[in-house]
Amino acid sequence: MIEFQNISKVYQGKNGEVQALEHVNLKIMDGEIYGIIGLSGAGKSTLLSMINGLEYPSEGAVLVNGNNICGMSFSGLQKIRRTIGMIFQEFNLLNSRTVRHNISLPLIIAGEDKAVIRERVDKLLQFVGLTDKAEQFPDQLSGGQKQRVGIARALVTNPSILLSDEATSALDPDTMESILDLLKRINKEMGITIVMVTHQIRAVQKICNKVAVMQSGKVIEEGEVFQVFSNPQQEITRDFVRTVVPDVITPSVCRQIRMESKGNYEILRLKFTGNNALGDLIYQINTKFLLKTRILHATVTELDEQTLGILILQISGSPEQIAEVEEYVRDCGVQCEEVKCQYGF
Ligand SMILES: Nc1ncnc2c1ncn2[C@@H]1O[C@H](COP(=O)(O)OP(=O)(O)OP(=O)(O)O)[C@@H](O)[C@H]1O
Repeated sequence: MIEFQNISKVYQGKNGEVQALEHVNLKIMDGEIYGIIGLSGAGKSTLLSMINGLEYPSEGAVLVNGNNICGMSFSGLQKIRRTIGMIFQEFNLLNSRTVRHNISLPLIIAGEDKAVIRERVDKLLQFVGLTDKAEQFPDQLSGGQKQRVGIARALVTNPSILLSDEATSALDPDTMESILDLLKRINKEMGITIVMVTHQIRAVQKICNKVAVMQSGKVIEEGEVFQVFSNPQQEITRDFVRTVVPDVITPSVCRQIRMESKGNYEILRLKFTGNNALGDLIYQINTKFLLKTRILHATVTELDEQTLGILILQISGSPEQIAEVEEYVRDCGVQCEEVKCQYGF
């Protein structure tokens, strides 16, 4: 387990003190893929770097499997660091060395036997799909291939934790997806805990189980990915989530409603989980209440192996009838809220 206990960090900047982190408390359990998301300058990288002692807090403690990183001797820290791999946005490879040499480096430094290194590197080359590139140089590889080398190098010491600092941020969308798939495999097949700093909500959506949202050095929202995505509490979280799970109606639909709608109506946003809720619920609303419903928006998203559905309905009828529908929907265990057309209403 990784535990941040009341972490604060103040840097001495050129123009005075910079409060990079403020009273951060987080627990990351073994086996999780934990996403830390936030805008630039939120404090994500500073927090991540404390796990392997690249940065130290000004206040608070960082515990890795019960060991306090802050009060540790150099040799103690070296021992812990061997159990933690790290990958970066810029890959940080040695361009003058082959792929094989780059991956071998941590073991060469540790004085490992040559035959052991060869066997381990061959296995990892196969795992990341680069067996045929072993004797090439980083400059001869694509961005995605370079990141695979970085990943293999991070895994070569058999770590139990992998830290990822914006590892997919410099990659095109397809390559990002394939690197995320690889990280998921590493977590599943090797049981490695992954802590992933990113500003890409897609990366969190695709592979994380838990997420912390950071703003101005503070964790402003935290929890299971499914919970946070299905019911975001903070504006910045809503903005992030909306880009991958849209939950608003488009301007053209708004215009259409305004032009066509007569009489009383409400627009309701329904959020549901599970595969069967959608069809049955609309059927029930239509037959039970004899109201006119119109679907304005619908999405179904897979999150951490669970389904989140969002449906925006226009319901025409008297205020009392609509209130009954809302009550019925909530009784069915579906989140329901009234929404306004944001554009011109
Ligand atoms: N070595 C340093 N000296 C002074 N200030 C620093 C230093 N490192 C980081 N900071 C400041 O601390 C704050 C948090 O930086 P950090 O890099 O942790 O944020 P981040 O969320 O990872 O941002 P980004 O996504 O841009 O990397 C920023 O205001 C940054 O300018």
